[in-house]
Amino acid sequence: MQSSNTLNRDSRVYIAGHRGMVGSAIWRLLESEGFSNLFGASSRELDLRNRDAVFDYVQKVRPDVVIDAAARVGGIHANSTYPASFLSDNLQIQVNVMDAANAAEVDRLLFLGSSCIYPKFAEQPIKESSLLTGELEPTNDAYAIAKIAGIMQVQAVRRQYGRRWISAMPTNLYGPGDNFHPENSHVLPALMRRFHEAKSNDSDEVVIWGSGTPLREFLYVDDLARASLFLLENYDSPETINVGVGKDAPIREIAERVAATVGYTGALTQDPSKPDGTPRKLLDVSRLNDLGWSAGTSLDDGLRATYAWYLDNLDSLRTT
Ligand SMILES: NC(=O)C1=CN([C@@H]2O[C@H](COP(=O)(O)OP(=O)(O)OC[C@H]3O[C@@H](n4cnc5c(N)ncnc54)[C@H](OP(=O)(O)O)[C@@H]3O)[C@@H](O)[C@H]2O)C=CC1
Ligand SMILES: C[C@H]1O[C@H](OP(=O)(O)OP(=O)(O)OC[C@H]2O[C@@H](n3cnc4c(=O)[nH]c(N)nc43)[C@H](O)[C@@H]2O)[C@@H](O)[C@@H](O)C1=O
Repeated sequence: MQSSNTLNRDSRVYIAGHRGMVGSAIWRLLESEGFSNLFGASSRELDLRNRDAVFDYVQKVRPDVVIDAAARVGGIHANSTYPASFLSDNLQIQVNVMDAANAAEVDRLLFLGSSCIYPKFAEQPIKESSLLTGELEPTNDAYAIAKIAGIMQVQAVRRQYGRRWISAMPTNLYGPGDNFHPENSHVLPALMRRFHEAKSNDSDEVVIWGSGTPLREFLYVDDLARASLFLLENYDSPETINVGVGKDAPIREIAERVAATVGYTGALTQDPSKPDGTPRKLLDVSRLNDLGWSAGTSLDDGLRATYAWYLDNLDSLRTT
């Protein structure tokens, strides 16, 4: 599994999605590690659904390494409300980025998928070999199918062209740069904002979606950035690899920890009319641990850092 490494501090690295939560964390890490040839374009400058524009950009940049952290991303509500957009945008973005990278003979590429690619009732903790062994969770099946196609494209390019491309499947992520939209975001930023607003408005009740019983695992985004660099330096296999912390907790308990981080002391009420999604998706991270990498940030430290970022960026939060 060790790769003969062509990644060095002078490598030309294109990070697709470099302004998003994950892409910006990877950019920060690579910059701090001394990488001096980083490339990125915002969606305004380069819509990755525009195939010709993507080919032109990649031909111009001539990257040695591509990290695909660009996608249409959202929580359970956004995924289940806009499935056509999640399927179509993500298929287009990843096919264009990977086809352009292949045409430019890029030898190293990291594609980021998601733990939702695994079957809804996969055996826990979920091993990489569970892929395509059962039905998907309906609230994010369209997104998951796009991500599964991405894994297959990585494997197909490896087989047909011999390129050392890899894919990694992160668990649920959070951290600085997250999307704090009230409806479209993931659970941690959504609740952090709701608790903050309740505290600011002296409100004594906050509503949590669903039953509170689903189990979720959370990885701090800077840990994902470190794992991404580690994999580019140490992993070269067609098999996808899970990236997580190996621990999960019920949403209700997670909500209580977010409330404590924010300093909200009022009531927490469940809204059972909202979907729970998959009951549990704990990743088996033994493949990554066996290579010598494990996550370093505790949930409480990560929540504190995320809340500090939220307070510093209240005036410029995303609106979609
Ligand atoms: N957040 C999570 O919990 C998880 C995320 N992942 C995966 O990690 C990756 C990054 O996610 P995350 O950082 O959270 O998402 P964000 O929404 O924070 O960032 C997504 C990025 O994709 C870019 N993008 C979206 N659409 C287009 C487009 N049409 N053209 C160009 N750029 C586009 C955005 O660009 P711009 O900002 O310029 O508009 C943005 O930088 C994704 O592949 C996601 O599936 C995997 C597991 C969990
Ligand atoms: C990363 C992953 O993210 C999505 O899947 P998910 O894990 O279900 O993500 P979520 O963060 O939105 O919800 C987690 C749990 O939390 C509960 N919950 C409570 N209160 C709020 C709340 O206020 N907002 C949200 N979003 N959820 C809430 C919610 O009901 C659910 O039980 C995928 O669509 C897919 O995109 C994907 O890959």
